[in-house]
Amino acid sequence: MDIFRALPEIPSSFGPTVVSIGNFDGVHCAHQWLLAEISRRAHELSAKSVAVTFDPHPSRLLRPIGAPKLITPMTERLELLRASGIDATLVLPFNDELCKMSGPDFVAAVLRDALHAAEVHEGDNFRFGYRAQSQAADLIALGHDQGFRVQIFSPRYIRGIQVSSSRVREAIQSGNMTLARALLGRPFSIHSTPASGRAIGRRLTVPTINLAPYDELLPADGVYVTRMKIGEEEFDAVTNAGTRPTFGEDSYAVESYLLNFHPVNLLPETPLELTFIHRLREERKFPSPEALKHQIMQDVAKAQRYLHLADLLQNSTPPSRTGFRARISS
Ligand SMILES: Cc1cc2nc3c(=O)[nH]c(=O)nc-3n(C[C@H](O)[C@H](O)[C@H](O)COP(=O)(O)O)c2cc1C
Ligand SMILES: Nc1ncnc2c1ncn2[C@@H]1O[C@H](COP(=O)(O)OP(=O)(O)OP(=O)(O)O)[C@@H](O)[C@H]1O
Repeated sequence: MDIFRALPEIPSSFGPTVVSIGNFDGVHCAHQWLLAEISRRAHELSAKSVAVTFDPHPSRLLRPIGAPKLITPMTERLELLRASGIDATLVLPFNDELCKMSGPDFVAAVLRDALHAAEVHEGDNFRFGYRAQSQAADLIALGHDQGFRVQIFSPRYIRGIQVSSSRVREAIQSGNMTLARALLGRPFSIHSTPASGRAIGRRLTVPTINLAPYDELLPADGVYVTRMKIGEEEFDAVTNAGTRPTFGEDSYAVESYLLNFHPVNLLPETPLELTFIHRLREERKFPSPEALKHQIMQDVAKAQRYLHLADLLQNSTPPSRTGFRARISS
């Protein structure tokens, strides 16, 4: 997949293109469906499929206080976009200039002149241009004037919930990893590196791998069934995310106890991927390290049962069916 970080980086010989524009945070089920559609149409039209996204997330500029934490920081977002099979992603720097650009100017500069769009596909909640003043109907009209077709999709629902990045964030922030997985189409995971702990666990409870401080979206405090990928190797794990009140001071950490542990070479820069599968319980203050250790052993037994059952189910579940209706303009 080609990655362009500014309009002049797009070769003049690149077009025509089939495009979808959005933040694509999470690259959730509805995003994946849209990306598959632009790939399919690009193939039919002998064109290139292109996602247009923004960095930073527009809310970081528009509402710096209270801007949402990202489900997928840019590196992971690009990796998931690449895995969707599209030909290119255009990452536009979301700066003051872009923020103030009107919908018609955006369409002329990005879709017509830079990408030579033949088709643009969006969900019907799509908004664009200065203060998000332009919407799907405006895109259809602009496409009519400027020579591209617009295809608008009705919203995609899973379990009666309209799939959106905001809804995925809510699920993760409330610890509902099952819902997050349904909306994302994969379990929620984060990428990090190891950090040193206080060595309390090794002495008083269980040894853990602590994650380096992570600034983006994390699940609600609590204990989770997880899987940790260390380099190329994957381990079952139980993970605590929280302030560890049993040991006094409030020090937030995400730390994992590996179930099928064997010694691994862990360097400060070793890549770790932690996948959150299921929330077991909230984090609590225990009267003693022994009481906490006893509880952790129960967490381990539950996690082992959960992972065993999940593996059995995964090997016997038929693939889910999806439905999307399209409104097409030409
Ligand atoms: C599965 C698991 C569950 C945990 N649950 C709690 C908890 O409920 N309350 C708590 O205070 N600490 C909990 N902890 C955190 C331990 O207190 C932690 O491992 C200890 O503080 C060691 O910290 P260190 O890695 O900085 O040495 C849990 C840790 C694990 C691995
Ligand atoms: N449930 C959905 N059904 C159909 N299209 C969708 C759905 N969710 C998003 N899209 C479309 O995917 C493209 C990218 O969406 P974008 O990431 O900007 O929005 P989002 O997922 O709704 O996130 P947010 O919750 O932050 O608004 C847009 O065309 C959008 O309309």
